Amino acid sequence: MCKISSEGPTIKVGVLGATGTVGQRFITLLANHPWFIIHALGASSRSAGKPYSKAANWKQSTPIPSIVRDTIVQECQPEHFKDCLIVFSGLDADGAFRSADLPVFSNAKNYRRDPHVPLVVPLVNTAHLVMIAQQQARHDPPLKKGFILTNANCATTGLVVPLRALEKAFGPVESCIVTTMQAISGAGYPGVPSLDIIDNVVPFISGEEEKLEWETLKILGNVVDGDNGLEAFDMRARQPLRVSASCNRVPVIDGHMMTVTVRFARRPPPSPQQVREALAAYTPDAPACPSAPVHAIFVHEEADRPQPRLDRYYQDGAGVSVGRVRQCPVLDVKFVVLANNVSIGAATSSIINAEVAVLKGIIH
Ligand SMILES: NC(=O)C1=CN([C@@H]2O[C@H](COP(=O)(O)OP(=O)(O)OC[C@H]3O[C@@H](n4cnc5c(N)ncnc54)[C@H](OP(=O)(O)O)[C@@H]3O)[C@@H](O)[C@H]2O)C=CC1
Ligand SMILES: N[C@@H](CC(=O)OP(=O)(O)O)C(=O)O
Repeated sequence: MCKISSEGPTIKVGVLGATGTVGQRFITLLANHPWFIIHALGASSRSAGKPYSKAANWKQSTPIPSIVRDTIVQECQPEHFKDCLIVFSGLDADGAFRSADLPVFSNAKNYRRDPHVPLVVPLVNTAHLVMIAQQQARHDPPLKKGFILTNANCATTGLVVPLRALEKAFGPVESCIVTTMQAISGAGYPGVPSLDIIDNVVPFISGEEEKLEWETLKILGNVVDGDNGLEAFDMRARQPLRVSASCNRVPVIDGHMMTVTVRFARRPPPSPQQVREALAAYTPDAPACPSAPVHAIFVHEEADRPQPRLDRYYQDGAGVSVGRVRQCPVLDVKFVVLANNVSIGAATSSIINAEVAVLKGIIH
């Protein structure tokens, strides 16, 4: 088991896709992390061999941290990361790192559907880390340290936090209709062309609606002892929850907003005031970690909040904002959610997941 030192950060970590939108957020967060120290950075062959400050088209509002300015960016190959205890990934192809027996905390979509790979939103389902031992044992050859743990799509992340809070308080949610207004940064850099997004809304994001609809079931589901051992998530048990998503790209830089309407299995359903209280009181079932928000959900009382420009840095982007909780004349209750797509929707989630894995003794 790796040790947390009170003397300062000692756990060496690497970042794949370090020059990209998510990679830059990782670097900003890791530069001052109490446990993790950046040891290796990887990007494409375009960037490899250059100092980070020359390779990255830095788009953060704080300067490039001095700890990485002169770090030479590597090709994304496991041998350059062999001394890292943790690899954070903003890269689609990160399976080779698991095969090299490295623990990978991935933002990419590729492994999310794998029944042996946990899909974890740290404010919701860190209990799913129990899957990791089985994933290691089933790998050919079996792994001692390596695994892949994915975090969710950034829009799914914002949705499942309030849904989990509602299910914890009131039992199963039966149906959910969600309409997203997603920031441009969700598409990476340079993202959507300016002539497509300025003065406009684009009512399509490839693959996004499907991800919201199935990822939600896996995240809110339970780990079950299936036919082949502890391998599957109990998606069947989630069948009563039906999710319908409509996704839109809007001219906002950071912060995915969405309107959510739910129907509860429980009749009569909770009132909007009970829903407000349950959301504000929600505490994730996770150990206390340095990067976790003190409050997972902030409930706004003002009629015109949350708003991306005002609320996306709630808890340094690690918390979720909810507002306009009200009765729905068709289903039961409707509300607005805002989550920072590059923070809790990406890098912050991976970092909290890694902190939980350290505390649970999974990293060694
Ligand atoms: N942006 C967001 O809000 C979210 C993104 N994600 C996911 O995170 C991942 C990264 O997204 P994002 O940072 O936005 O993307 P960007 O396009 O901004 O960055 C891509 C990064 O990957 C590197 N890269 C590209 N191709 C290769 C390659 N062939 N080999 C090695 N490195 C490569 C790039 O390096 P170089 O600079 O050298 O080209 C760059 O560092 C994606 O899977 C995305 O879906 C998940 C949640 C939210
Ligand atoms: N597709 C999301 C970003 C994201 O999270 O993607 P993925 O599910 O591939 O990680 C967006 O454009 O806003």
